[in-house]
Amino acid sequence: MKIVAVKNYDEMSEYAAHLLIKQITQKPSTVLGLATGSTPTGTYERLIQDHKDNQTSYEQVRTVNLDEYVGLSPDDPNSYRYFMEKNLFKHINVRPENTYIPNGKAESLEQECTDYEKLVQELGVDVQILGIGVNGHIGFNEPGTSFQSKTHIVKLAESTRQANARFFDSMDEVPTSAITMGIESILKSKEIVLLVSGKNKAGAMKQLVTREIDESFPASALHQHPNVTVIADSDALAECKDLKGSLQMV
Ligand SMILES: N[C@@H]1[C@@H](O)[C@H](O)[C@@H](COP(=O)(O)O)O[C@@H]1O
Repeated sequence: MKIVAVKNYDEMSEYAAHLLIKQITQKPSTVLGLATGSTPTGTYERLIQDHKDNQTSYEQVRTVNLDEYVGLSPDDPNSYRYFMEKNLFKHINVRPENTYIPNGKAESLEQECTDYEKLVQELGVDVQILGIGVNGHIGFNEPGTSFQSKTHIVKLAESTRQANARFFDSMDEVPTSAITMGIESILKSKEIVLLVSGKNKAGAMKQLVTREIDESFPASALHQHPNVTVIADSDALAECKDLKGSLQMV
């Protein structure tokens, strides 16, 4: 695991966008694994700006998202499909039929999970962008999720519902479950880029670098992957100061 220490959110976004643009330029048919949440939006803004300024093309790019809330339709402003359209897809020339996100309104959610897993494995993700939850979740894989998990339905931890409540009018509206790619599905991607920013992630960041690999801290599974870059800002690294010598910084 390589840790890139950057100053702040803007630098993190700049660094991540640069990695992605380089990847797409080298391989125009890249399969991008995408994430939602506040963390990657700055990266998406930079991809949009670069698309405008330099015409980086997404014509052949395919995207797969990590997760979606159960029960929200694609046009619900709180769905992750809506989020991706608004924050990225509609601003670049990616083909709508090449953007994949689990369907949280599927008639059979079990079938949706099976189909989505098959799709993700067939496509083969080149680079997966990840954020991290304060409890160490990746995607919506909450603490305790098996490292062998594939795409599945998950009951959201109360802490996760509370953390995400800021996007909803009231806590009652925050869905109680979601479909998420599993830990094993995520680890199959060729390269993983984890973005960590802000003081509220300092605890999670410290656990990531100090804890044993353990299912009670889902992000620790990333230590088992050969090509992970963590881009963390100084607020997120605040509790790692004493560890700096032992971290592999860039
Ligand atoms: N399912 C998403 C995760 O993919 C995301 O990484 C996490 C952190 O979100 P944020 O970036 O807003 O802190 O929140 C949600 O639960």
